[in-house]
Amino acid sequence: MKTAGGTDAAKRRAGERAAEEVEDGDVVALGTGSTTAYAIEAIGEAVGDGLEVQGIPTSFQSRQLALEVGIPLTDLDAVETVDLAIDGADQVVDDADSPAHGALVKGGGAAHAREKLVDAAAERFVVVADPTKLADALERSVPIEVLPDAHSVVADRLSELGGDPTLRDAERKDGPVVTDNGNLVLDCEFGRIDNPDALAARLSRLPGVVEHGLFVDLADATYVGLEDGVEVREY
Ligand SMILES: O=C(CO)[C@H](O)[C@H](O)COP(=O)(O)O
Repeated sequence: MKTAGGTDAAKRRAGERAAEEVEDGDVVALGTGSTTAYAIEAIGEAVGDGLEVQGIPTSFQSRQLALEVGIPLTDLDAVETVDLAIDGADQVVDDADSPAHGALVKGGGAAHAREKLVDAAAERFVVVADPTKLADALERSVPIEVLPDAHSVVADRLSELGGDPTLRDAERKDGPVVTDNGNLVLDCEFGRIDNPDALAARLSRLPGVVEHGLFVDLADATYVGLEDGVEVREY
């Protein structure tokens, strides 16, 4: 399994704790990444023990894993309610005094467009993270999914906004990463983002941007996995 920093034990604790929230009959959004994978595996085990749930995957990766562990799948347009979303993050604002408390950068796995759609639709959105993801403010580069034809125009607009965009390269393929939606990803450095809400609004207004990885006012809680337990932040 691909991991993106943090210890596996901490990620496992966070994922397994979040999976305990799933109740019989729930529709659950299944996020993407190495931490959420532990939640998906735990939900799969519970399904094996008789729990009845339906999962909505947010990526090819989470769909494959859900199928592997036996979680019945459905689609966003086939359900009336999404009860719970469980998803990882690349960075989480952990300063309770900050107006951005609980804001996230997501998209390390380039799945943030579907993740935002499904996480935002859920009655409750729980982030699963290890302590390396916590920060006083968002400073990670922001993944921005763009239509292929738009990448150079959007890159110019991002530079005008003070950003430093880089087209994300694929690791075992020549050329760029292509998302599950057939688009490209610009990773844009903005330095310290003190007002993610304002930046999110500006990014959303750029023609050619499909979705960006700033998740503001969406998470209801973060479960922080530690070596020996889980800390819960409710927002
Ligand atoms: O946003 C994501 C994918 O688009 C992931 O949730 C995020 O990158 C965290 O991944 P991990 O749990 O492997 O650190």
